[in-house]
Amino acid sequence: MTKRFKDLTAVNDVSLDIHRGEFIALLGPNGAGKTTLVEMIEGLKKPDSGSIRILGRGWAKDEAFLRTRLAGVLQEPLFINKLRVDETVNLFGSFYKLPRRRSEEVLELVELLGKRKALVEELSGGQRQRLALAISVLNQPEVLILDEPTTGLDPQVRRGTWDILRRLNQETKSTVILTTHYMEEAEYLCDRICIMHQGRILTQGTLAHLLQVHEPGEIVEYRVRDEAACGDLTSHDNVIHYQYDQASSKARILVHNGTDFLFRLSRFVQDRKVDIDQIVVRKKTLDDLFLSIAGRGFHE
Ligand SMILES: Nc1ncnc2c1ncn2[C@@H]1O[C@H](COP(=O)(O)OP(=O)(O)OP(=O)(O)O)[C@@H](O)[C@H]1O
Repeated sequence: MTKRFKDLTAVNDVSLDIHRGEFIALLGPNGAGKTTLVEMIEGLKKPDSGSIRILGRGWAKDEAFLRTRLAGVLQEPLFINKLRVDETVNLFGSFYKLPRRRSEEVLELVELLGKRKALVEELSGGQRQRLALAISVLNQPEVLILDEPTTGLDPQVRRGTWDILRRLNQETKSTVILTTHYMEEAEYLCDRICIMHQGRILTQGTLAHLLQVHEPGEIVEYRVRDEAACGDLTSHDNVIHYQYDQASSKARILVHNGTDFLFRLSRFVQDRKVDIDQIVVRKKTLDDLFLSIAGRGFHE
């Protein structure tokens, strides 16, 4: 699918298959095109070219069918502030003619049963998000779309929401499509990760697959004031990629084998009396992956 806004191509020739029951992340920095893509999947925006099939149906002919099977949670859910939590869920439940029991079930699922008599305006940001989640799963949708469900939540509340989302996916067996800029969120929750950038899917797969396929190796980082003093240290078979940031005086080196590099580094430091500190050897993260394929850091 492709979607343009005047001369800006928000989603650029994206093709994606999502399997039943899969928990998939669309991960990308601000403006990558994630929301535009999920809004086309949700039938809220029409692609300029391309088409979408969900459960074998399309929006043009089968909107009524799809509306009952697909649910979405918006980035900033809107509620009637003067209604109580249980009244809000019951109201939405009445649209689907669901029994009150179902409202209790979903409130329990999102751990809001204790707040059922609170006014919606009394809820915290995280609790509002969980209320939106409860409403979205009321009718047991086969496809659930979550657009940045934890943006703006503090890390502890975010983790709590992750556990609820995980349980929800396991219990309901629904397909979940989640957009996020949090790498840890995609790592923690999702079976598959699609990394989006400038309207395109740069790469996709399980985390392990992505990290293995795109330049396997480890990262060595250290601080060195005089980069020139490091000379030939980085021109070795073991080194895949070398980067130096003047502002922080930090070298970041992608190597095949971190331990081997450390041996060379320590010998080098002793022989040449180069002043190096803050040495770290670590496994690659999604951010390193994004850096190597998009040519910049995720949060730059
Ligand atoms: N209605 C619109 N009119 C014009 N431009 C738009 C519109 N909606 C989105 N865009 C532009 O399309 C691009 C993709 O936006 P989109 O919201 O899909 O990205 P995103 O990955 O969801 O970003 P974020 O993480 O910030 O929500 C951006 O450059 C955005 O400014």
